[in-house]
Amino acid sequence: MASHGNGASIPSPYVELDRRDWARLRESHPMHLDAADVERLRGLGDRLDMDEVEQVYLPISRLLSFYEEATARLHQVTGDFLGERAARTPFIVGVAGSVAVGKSTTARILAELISRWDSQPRVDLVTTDGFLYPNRVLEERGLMDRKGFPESYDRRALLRFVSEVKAGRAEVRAPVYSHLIYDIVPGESIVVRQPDVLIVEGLNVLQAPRPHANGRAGLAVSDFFDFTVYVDAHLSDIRRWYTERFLSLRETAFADPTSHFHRFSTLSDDEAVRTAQEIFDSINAPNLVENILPTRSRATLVLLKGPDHTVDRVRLRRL
Ligand SMILES: Nc1ncnc2c1ncn2[C@@H]1O[C@H](COP(=O)(O)OP(=O)(O)O)[C@@H](O)[C@H]1O
Ligand SMILES: CC(C)(COP(=O)(O)O)[C@@H](O)C(=O)NCCC(=O)O
Repeated sequence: MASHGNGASIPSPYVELDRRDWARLRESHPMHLDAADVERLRGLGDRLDMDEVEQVYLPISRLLSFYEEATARLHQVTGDFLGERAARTPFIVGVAGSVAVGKSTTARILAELISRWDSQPRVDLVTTDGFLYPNRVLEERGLMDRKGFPESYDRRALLRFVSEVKAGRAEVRAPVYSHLIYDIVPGESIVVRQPDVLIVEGLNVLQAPRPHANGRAGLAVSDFFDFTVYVDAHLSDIRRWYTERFLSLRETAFADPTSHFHRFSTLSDDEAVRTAQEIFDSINAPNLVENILPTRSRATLVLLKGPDHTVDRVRLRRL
């Protein structure tokens, strides 16, 4: 219950379960992944293991399958009401959270589990970094230190992309971002062809629509989502994970001479930690606090991670 100044309290729309109670909700939902799959899907620095897939992600997969069926029925009802033959529309899942919280692993594991449902849906996964403006535009607008902030994205293009996929357009393209060159890859795109399920992963996917100049609210990508997941953790833990990942990247991705961050590959441990903390504190933490965290209360499901990067509590919206 949330308490108000006048003493009255409003009921929370969420129920919160610890991992043990959540794990029971898997019931008989089958496990189709093996240790090699989990290893392949795990992002750098993440701790995902078979136990976590079974205890945390299989119940989510089961719940998502119920949502998918119910959403398809609801869509059919609207079609019947309109006297139309309802065209198929994909079930869209949004995955939000801070930089370095492990959204990509969550999105990848969900995509893999969904694709193994009995109905064998075709699942596509897109990350919103492809909709960042190219560095040339960010430079012109003085936004190079704001990568990941809402204004660093071409939000219209992202909205058009998601709405066209939802509308069942035969082929929809998304641009591609590369961490290696730290920019949009010129001429490259990914093509989405009428998937049954689309997962959209990114920092700001739960953002509410912005009001137009005339005061009328517009649309946001979140208006097209059927289910949303927010991956949550304490800021101090995320900061540590970001720093640890930066240290690992120094020996891998940054070692590549074509990497935008190549200059960081020769930093000492102390210098690398300081650099990572500076980037985190000046860009990623303010973005988390000002823009991302305020969208958490819009999620259908919140995964709460402990200091060791594993999910230890789950909050599900039931109202
Ligand atoms: N500078 C970088 N070079 C190469 N890969 C990176 C870099 N920064 C992040 N990544 C990778 O990009 C992916 C997305 O990272 P991020 O946006 O921080 O989201 P999250 O950690 O929540 O999945 C991760 O798999 C991460 O390992
Ligand atoms: C590319 C990102 C903005 C994340 O994009 P997303 O796919 O979540 O839209 C982020 O990973 C990033 O690189 N931020 C810039 C600051 C930094 O280098 O950490």
